[in-house]
Amino acid sequence: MLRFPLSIREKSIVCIGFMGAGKTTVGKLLARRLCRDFVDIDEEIEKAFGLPIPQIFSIYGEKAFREKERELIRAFTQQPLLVISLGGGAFLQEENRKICLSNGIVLHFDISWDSWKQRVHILTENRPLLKDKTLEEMEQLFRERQIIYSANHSQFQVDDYEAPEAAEYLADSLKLSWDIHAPQ
Ligand SMILES: Nc1ncnc2c1ncn2[C@@H]1O[C@H](COP(=O)(O)OP(=O)(O)OP(=O)(O)O)[C@@H](O)[C@H]1O
Ligand SMILES: O=C(O)C1=C[C@@H](O)[C@@H](O)[C@H](O)C1
Ligand SMILES: [Mg+2]
Repeated sequence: MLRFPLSIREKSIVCIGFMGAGKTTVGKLLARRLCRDFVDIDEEIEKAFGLPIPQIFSIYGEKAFREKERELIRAFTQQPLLVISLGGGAFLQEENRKICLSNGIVLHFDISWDSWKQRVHILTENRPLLKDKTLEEMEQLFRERQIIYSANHSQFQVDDYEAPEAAEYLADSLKLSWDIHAPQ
């Protein structure tokens, strides 16, 4: 439990968005730029089960995966000064949306369908919800999911940035916004 309200400078940054938008890759670089610890919820779920995500889905099922995801998000978002990257489906659960929006600064990594399509070949192997789907089915999932990511404090269009530039841009924008809203 948080014992007192955190200042905007202390709140953990929570990265959300569709699978493959770059939350893990850019989140890690952003944490380094802000001198913060980085937590990837998918990685924490894998550690908790001792298995990679596709096996967690096939052995225990998506429901068990989502329960662990919720439990870990609840635990990590109690902590200040982290950069936390969520999995692409975490915001399907209302509890996750509420807790992240009230405890953290939620950044939506917004990617266009055209840019996302270029990445599909590197994504299908480790993401059970993409496996065996046609491109049309993936596009349907992509479009259906957009509504859940609209629960954010700020969104960032990732299409035109390589990962290091994206992290630099986000770190600069956050620092500017802290200077405006919470001058030291
Ligand atoms: N800005 C970028 N430009 C080009 N490629 C990128 C960029 N960001 C990430 N990638 C590549 O896209 C792939 C997916 O990135 P990443 O794993 O960070 O996505 P994610 O949003 O964390 O996905 P998930 O929701 O499944 O966890 C990786 O191979 C990564 O190298
Ligand atoms: O979008 C999703 O539902 C998922 C995204 C990944 O990050 C993993 O959390 C898992 O593969 C499910
Ligand atoms: Mg990730």
